[in-house]
Amino acid sequence: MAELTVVKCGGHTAVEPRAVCRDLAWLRSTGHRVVLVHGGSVDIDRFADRLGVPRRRLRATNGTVARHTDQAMLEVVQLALGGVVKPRFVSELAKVSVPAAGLTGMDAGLVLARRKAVTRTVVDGRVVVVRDNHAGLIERVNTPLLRQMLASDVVPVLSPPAITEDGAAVNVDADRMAAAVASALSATSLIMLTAAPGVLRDPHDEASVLPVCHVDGGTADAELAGGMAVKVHAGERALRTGVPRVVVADGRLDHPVRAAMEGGGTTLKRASDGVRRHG
Ligand SMILES: Nc1ncnc2c1ncn2[C@@H]1O[C@H](COP(=O)(O)OP(=O)(O)O)[C@@H](O)[C@H]1O
Ligand SMILES: CC(=O)N[C@@H](CCC(=O)OP(=O)(O)O)C(=O)O
Repeated sequence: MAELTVVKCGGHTAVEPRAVCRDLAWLRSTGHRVVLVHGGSVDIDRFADRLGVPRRRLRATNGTVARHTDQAMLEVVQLALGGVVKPRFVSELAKVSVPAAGLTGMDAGLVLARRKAVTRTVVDGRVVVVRDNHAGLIERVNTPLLRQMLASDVVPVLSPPAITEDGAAVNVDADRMAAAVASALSATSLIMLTAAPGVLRDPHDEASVLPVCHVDGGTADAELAGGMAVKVHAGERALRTGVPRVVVADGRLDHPVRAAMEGGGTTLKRASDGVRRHG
């Protein structure tokens, strides 16, 4: 069976869809089947500002910060990811003769999620309950459609939102979606492109990129902040659920996918595997 690579592309403006798509064409020419999962938090922010939809953050009791996806923001997420970012990737793939189909996790129930009914957030030191947050956790990926697309030589271009059992849109993190898709399809590699050279030991020092980062539950070889903490946890989950190779790599390069496939960026390893191997 041909190798199957899931590439996740973040929304930072320094990550060029054209360069990513050119490399996906190259990857296919080497015999890989390819799935692209994209986020686009920067575009969501930009659209929210343009439409005058307030951007709010939820700060969990453990200090993590996430988008508050109220009804108006959910519409912005759908508009930005489904209406702007996704067509951009489909268009760039078409330009390099790669047939692609853009779908959100809602289409054909591709990514099922459970909405968190209440979210606890810290405001001015007090815990407040929020009930209008349309965000949740991925439960299942519906693989038959993805397999059919791959068998027809079509590249699925996927993104949030996901869908609940009763048909409601729910915002989910794109890194977690990529990890869930990679494990559901038993992908051979998950490449997570972002606007950093990989996982940095020190987030403020681009020269401190780790060739290998060992992860174990909440701990890693590096200081992880913000989006990188989510990315590494998603990557760890992919490893745990059978994806043999997970790489966090620089999406800003001329050949971002190729560089990652050829050893660039940071390969994530489960700490327990390291102990078994070296112990
Ligand atoms: N240890 C780290 N190594 C690399 N980047 C880090 C680290 N800690 C925090 N970051 C930040 O996390 C960002 C990646 O997360 P995020 O912005 O959510 O990416 P994306 O939109 O590509 O999913 C990097 O651009 C960087 O600013
Ligand atoms: C629940 C949640 O946080 N969803 C994300 C979805 C987009 C995303 O993940 O985009 P990046 O890959 O660019 O970060 C959000 O609303 O920003």
